[in-house]
Amino acid sequence: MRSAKDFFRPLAVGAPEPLREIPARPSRAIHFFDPSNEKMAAKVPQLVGKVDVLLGNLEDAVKADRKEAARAGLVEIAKANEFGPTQLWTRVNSLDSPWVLDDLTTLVSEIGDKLDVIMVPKVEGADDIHYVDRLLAQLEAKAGLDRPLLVHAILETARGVANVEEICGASPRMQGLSLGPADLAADRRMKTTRVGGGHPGYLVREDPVRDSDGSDQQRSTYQQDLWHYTIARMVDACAMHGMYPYYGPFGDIADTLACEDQFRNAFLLGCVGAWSLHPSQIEIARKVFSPSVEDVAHARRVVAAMGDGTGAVMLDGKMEDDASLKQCLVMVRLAEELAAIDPELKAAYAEVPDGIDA
Ligand SMILES: CC(=O)SCCNC(=O)CCNC(=O)[C@H](O)C(C)(C)COP(=O)(O)OP(=O)(O)OC[C@H]1O[C@@H](n2cnc3c(N)ncnc32)[C@H](O)[C@@H]1OP(=O)(O)O
Ligand SMILES: O=CC(=O)O
Ligand SMILES: [Mg+2]
Repeated sequence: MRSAKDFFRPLAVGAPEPLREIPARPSRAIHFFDPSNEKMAAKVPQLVGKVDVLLGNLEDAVKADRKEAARAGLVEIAKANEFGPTQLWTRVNSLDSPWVLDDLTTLVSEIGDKLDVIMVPKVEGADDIHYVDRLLAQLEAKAGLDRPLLVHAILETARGVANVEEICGASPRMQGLSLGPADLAADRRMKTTRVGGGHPGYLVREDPVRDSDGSDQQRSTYQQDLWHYTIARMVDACAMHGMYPYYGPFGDIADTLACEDQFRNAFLLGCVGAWSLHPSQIEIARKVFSPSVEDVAHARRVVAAMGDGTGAVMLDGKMEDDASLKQCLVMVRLAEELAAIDPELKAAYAEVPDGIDA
């Protein structure tokens, strides 16, 4: 076991110092593209500045005989473009695959200065993160990088979910977690074949109600969220470790309404973003993971009304106090972070009073 004092020492001579805090960079949509797919790759330059994160995917959804082309394609795209406010992430192949070692060595040495976060799939425990942590330190030292790459783990096995807290605490590099509902459903032997989203069979039904003539009334049913438990665990583990939780993929590209609902549930529970698999999902994520102008306006009013931040006040018939002020500050701070990179939101949020200075 490493001593707490060693935790922030580089794991290789010459590697950059680990960060003490993970920067809160907006990442409402993590947009997946296959760098070996010419049509998708051609769209990357147009997406710079329009999406918070571009992710060159090397794992599932890339055919086995295209793995090397995808890796080389990502290197080419990273070298040919400047990404401005958009972050560049990659999802490497799983740690037991024949490709991951070359993924990591090639990407860190060729484009380590352009990459922000490395997403690692199918993480099962702290040992997986320790392996990646040390290897990245060695590669960063060799490449002469001056800032550490961050690591994002996909929660997509039962063992990964069971070990979620130790995964989050395994390295100062840990930036976030995403839910991987497809692999997780398979690993848990859940009986859904959908990539994320709900299922009409997973429901609760209201109690029987009998009419005066003794006949049964139609009983309403309410569909439940298959992913509530896992997302809630993920959110707690991330909050406890200063990291960011994300909903993952929503595979029914045509069902934009249900996608928006799933993303919003995640947002309300504490997630900061979701994956977009198709360009049509970028706008959904951008909308859902940005607080509404009304919510920001309300939050600012509470901040203003709370003065030094202690005590209790009545606002619009509701009690506000030290705790609800903290809830409102979450909203106000997120609005500030988003306004710093999104001119449209900056203008929209500017129209409501800023209670922080009041
Ligand atoms: C469970 C998991 O692991 S999820 C994560 C892994 N999966 C992925 O990354 C999937 C990524 N997305 C895709 O592969 C594709 O979007 C698909 C297969 C879902 C749909 O692709 P298509 O049938 O080509 O969609 P569609 O015809 O609507 O595409 C419209 C245009 O957008 C492009 N496009 C589609 N998806 C993307 C994307 N993710 N990024 C950039 N461009 C895209 C298409 O190439 C097409 O371009 P064109 O107008 O020049 O012909
Ligand atoms: O990788 C994502 C998943 O749902 O599986
Ligand atoms: Mg997966």
